[in-house]
Amino acid sequence: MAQDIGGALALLEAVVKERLAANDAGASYVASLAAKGRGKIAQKLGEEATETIIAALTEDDAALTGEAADLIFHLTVLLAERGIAWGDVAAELARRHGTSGHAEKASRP
Ligand SMILES: N=c1c2ncn([C@@H]3O[C@H](COP(=O)(O)OP(=O)(O)OP(=O)(O)O)[C@@H](O)[C@H]3O)c2ncn1[C@@H]1O[C@H](COP(=O)(O)O)[C@@H](O)[C@H]1O
Repeated sequence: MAQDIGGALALLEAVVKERLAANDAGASYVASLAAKGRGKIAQKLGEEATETIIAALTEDDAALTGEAADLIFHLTVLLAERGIAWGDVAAELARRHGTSGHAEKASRP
């Protein structure tokens, strides 16, 4: 059943931040990934993006949904490790709301 995306992201972000603060790599995948460094988190995000693309082009809806969740999870870890909140991303999306991508591109210097 579909869930509220804002609530799901807020809950995931809170757990990820807690895992980063606890820094227990043995007990937590998030902590173990962070211990490998920002480059490894970014690499995982890239892998999940590629897997999402492949699923979109060749796999069924359930597979694409799973890959999308993996992608968002790893983006959440990367943002949290950088100290950026989903609320910051939401604010940027809200700032852009109502401005056509065509109009924005045409206004660039
Ligand atoms: N949503 C997720 C989530 N999605 C995917 N993953 C893990 O992400 C990892 C990467 O997936 P892969 O298939 O690429 O794994 P892999 O082939 O072993 O990859 P490598 O790391 O070896 O390169 C797997 O271990 C998945 O289980 C997740 N791990 C955790 N969460 C959330 O994060 C919370 C905290 O998790 P812990 O830090 O483990 O407590 C959990 O309660 C969940 O809510």
